[in-house]
Amino acid sequence: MTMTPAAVALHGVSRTFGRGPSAVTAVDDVTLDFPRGGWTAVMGPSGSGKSTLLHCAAGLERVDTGRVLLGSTDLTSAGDAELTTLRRTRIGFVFQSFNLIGALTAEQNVALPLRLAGKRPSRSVVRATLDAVGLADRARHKPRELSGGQQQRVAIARAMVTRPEVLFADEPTGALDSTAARTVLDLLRAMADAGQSIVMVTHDPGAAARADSVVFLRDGRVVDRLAGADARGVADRLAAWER
Ligand SMILES: Nc1ncnc2c1ncn2[C@@H]1O[C@H](COP(=O)(O)OP(=O)(O)OP(=O)(O)O)[C@@H](O)[C@H]1O
Repeated sequence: MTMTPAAVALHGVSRTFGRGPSAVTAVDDVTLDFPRGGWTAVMGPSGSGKSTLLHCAAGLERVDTGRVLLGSTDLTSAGDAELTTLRRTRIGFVFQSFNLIGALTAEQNVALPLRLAGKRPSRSVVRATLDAVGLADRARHKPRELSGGQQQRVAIARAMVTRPEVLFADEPTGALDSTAARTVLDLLRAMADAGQSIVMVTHDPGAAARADSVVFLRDGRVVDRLAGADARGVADRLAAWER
């Protein structure tokens, strides 16, 4: 039997900031699979290492020890140039603060990763990607002319335009009101149902409950994993680990 590799796999990954007595081990010997075609939420108390883990898994941050595999590609042995290409072609990243370029329209923001990859963006591909997030009619709008939820959907379109293997999202609903958050979570759910691998850090049990499974971190270590829980179940488990 051939095993489908995980979308992303971490083997014994550690990342420490600083040295000496003030050193902080943000990620401490983590071994973890993010399944292909699944949506995984990462939760844990503030400072438990969620963002650092996400950055290491996405190749945005180097690890000190251990290995990170994107499919069967070892990110930890990739050189800087190779890693940059990998990030631009095989990984999508969405931030809490959207990080759109204010001077560019929605469609220009979405086209940007293609330009950075040295491709000539096709208008039909860009429009189809905006259409997929429900914003075909906002293509010519600048970010300041869009609501927060719309801006985040443009950011998701920008992350998806290269058809990445994995979409990483760091608190994608953290800056949104509950209605806008629901729109973004509905979009991520539809993407996961269509087979997109997604890894999302969140503080919100309601958001985590929309994922297929939830990984809990504490002090840089994976302490628990939950599948198919509702918001109440996620909140109860989180509270147990925060005690
Ligand atoms: N660049 C850095 N330099 C020094 N320390 C860092 C750096 N990045 C993170 N840390 C430390 O590593 C630990 C984990 O941080 P991280 O941001 O990964 O946690 P988090 O769980 O995402 O937190 P939060 O929920 O508050 O965003 C914290 O103690 C933090 O202060």
